[in-house]
Amino acid sequence: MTMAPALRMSGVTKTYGTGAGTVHALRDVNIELRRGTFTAVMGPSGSGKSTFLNCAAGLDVPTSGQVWLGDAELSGMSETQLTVLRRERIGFVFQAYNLLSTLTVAQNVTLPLRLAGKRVDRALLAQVIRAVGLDERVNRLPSELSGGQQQRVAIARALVTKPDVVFADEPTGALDTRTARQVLELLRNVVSGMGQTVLMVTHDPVAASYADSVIFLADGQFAGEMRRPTPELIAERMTHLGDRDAA
Ligand SMILES: Nc1ncnc2c1ncn2[C@@H]1O[C@H](COP(=O)(O)OP(=O)(O)OP(=O)(O)O)[C@@H](O)[C@H]1O
Repeated sequence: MTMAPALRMSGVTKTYGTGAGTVHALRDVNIELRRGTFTAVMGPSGSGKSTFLNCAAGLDVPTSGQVWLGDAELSGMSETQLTVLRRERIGFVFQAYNLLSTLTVAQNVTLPLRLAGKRVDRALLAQVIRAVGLDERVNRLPSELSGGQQQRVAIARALVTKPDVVFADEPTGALDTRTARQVLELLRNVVSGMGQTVLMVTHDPVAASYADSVIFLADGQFAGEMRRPTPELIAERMTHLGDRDAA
């Protein structure tokens, strides 16, 4: 395995529109995610979190700057190359679980491998299913599962290709507090126990406190990092980011 960081962004800028209507969604963002770390991204509404995630995951192309996923540089890749990269080297977990309703748990989880034309490693599948606690539900359909269980299927699906990074966008947004906590503990274990790298965008200071560190964005710019975050410290920091935005 390469020793390159899981993700690196250098001087990433994203601008929408031109002239008076120009929006600077990201301004000169530089970050590095070490492998096996859990990072949360927070910031006020419109601060650039989605744009950051989309540029990092090859879903959107920066106006300038560079993005590396492991040792692969994204700029200059064709749309086809980016599609393959996203399928094989990135895992996605969204607020909406995006499971296929006619496929069983096991079939949903292995879909990325089958789309990539890869053999399903039964031992890895069993490990991933066990990690998310769905051993007894592998043959169920999504409609037979609770919201929390469906999100666990989505997390298993994101892990099955052993991606460089799992990107999670408000993964607990649709869940009640208790179920949300279980999903966050699962993401925490995936990092601590399996060495996976996770980047999670969230509005929730409690969710962000499960991460090793929190990156703050304000007005498209990097606005600091907090290691060993607590919900209280994060909430206080967010209040000040709000102050700054209003100023
Ligand atoms: N396709 C687009 N065209 C024009 N402006 C855009 C586009 N996408 C995003 N923006 C603008 O870029 C800025 C950053 O948006 P972004 O969605 O990344 O913020 P965010 O932090 O994810 O917000 P939220 O928390 O509300 O989801 C905003 O001012 C937004 O209006």
